[in-house]
Amino acid sequence: MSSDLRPRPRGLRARWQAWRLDRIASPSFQSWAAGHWATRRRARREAERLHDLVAGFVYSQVLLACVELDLFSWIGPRAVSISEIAARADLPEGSARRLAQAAASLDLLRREGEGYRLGDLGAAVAGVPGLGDMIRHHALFYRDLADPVALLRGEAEPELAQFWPYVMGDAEVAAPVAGIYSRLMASSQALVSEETLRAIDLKDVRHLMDVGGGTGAFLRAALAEAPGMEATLFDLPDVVARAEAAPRLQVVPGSFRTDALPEGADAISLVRVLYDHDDDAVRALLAKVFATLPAGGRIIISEPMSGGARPERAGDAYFGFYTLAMTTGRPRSPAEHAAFLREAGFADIRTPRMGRPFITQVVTARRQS
Ligand SMILES: C[S@@+](CC[C@H](N)C(=O)[O-])C[C@H]1O[C@@H](n2cnc3c(N)ncnc32)[C@H](O)[C@@H]1O
Repeated sequence: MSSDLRPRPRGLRARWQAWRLDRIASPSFQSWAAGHWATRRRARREAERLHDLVAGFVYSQVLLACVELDLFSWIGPRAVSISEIAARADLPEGSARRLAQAAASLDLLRREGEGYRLGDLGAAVAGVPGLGDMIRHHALFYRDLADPVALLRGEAEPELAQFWPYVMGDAEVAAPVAGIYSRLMASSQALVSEETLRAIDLKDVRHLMDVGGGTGAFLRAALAEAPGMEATLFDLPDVVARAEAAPRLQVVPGSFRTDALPEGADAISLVRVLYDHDDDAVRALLAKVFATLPAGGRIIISEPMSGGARPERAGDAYFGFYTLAMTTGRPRSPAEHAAFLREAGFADIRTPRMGRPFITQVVTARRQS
């Protein structure tokens, strides 16, 4: 936007910001800052940050190629040659070198002499449960993001919405793809469960019900932590059909939209559920949870959240656009969750400090009477 079109800044703070932003946008200032000893380190850092933002989509596709070609499962600490990479990945040698160089620039591989070994980030990708599936399913999301403006205007028909069958609310669509998304949900849930269980204390919980609990990965982890506890898994019939049986775990198929929630739990968790739904559905679900819990019962919400007044990449950029492509839901900040909880009648609202907030954040509350 031309600076002539901008409203004139009023007040000292706004004028200072306007002056500062004009300097940053000025090619002659950029060139001066890049050369001056006092500013060049910062100027370089900022230029790299901008370049990474511009080129980030390419880096993600380099990662996807590595995952699709399964490089991180067989390239280990010993360097392998380009001809070996080319043969195992079924690529021409030139392409294998191009990919290996790109991956090495991103610390996915590490170049050693003429060969390549696993890099630190490549090792981490191989070690994070479910990350491979997550990266693979991004192929769809990537296509949906090709025209972000059309997506924002609601003029696109995003594929991601088809991937999550419950979004379409169509049992015919649900059955064939339910297996793929349940696997992705279950594997990615290991990290979410770990973070959630670190943030909450289940000592005083007798019976935990996980609503929209997928195939039960969170409950199995919770049961392992709380040996005396009972648990109920509640999710759509196609989804819970894939849940593995476990001691102290009962499985109840149903829809939280149309069915009553099973009775008997003194704590109810909603893990990565609310951000899939619009505000009316969230209000209705929280009201059902409130009505189902006994006095003193606890609700546990765990999902990626918006940064609110301090926007965050994971919550606001990634999940903001992810839910946009799903055509439903949005990430909410802990303060927004708290407001919905208060509206539903909950009190004693807590937001524990999280170790890795980009994986999940937690808000808990109690029904007091
Ligand atoms: C994003 S997944 C999260 C699954 C699991 N809690 C996790 O974190 O891996 C959302 C879950 O909500 C379930 N869900 C969506 N609509 C539902 C409904 N109307 N009734 C019950 N479950 C529903 C989906 O089937 C899905 O398992």
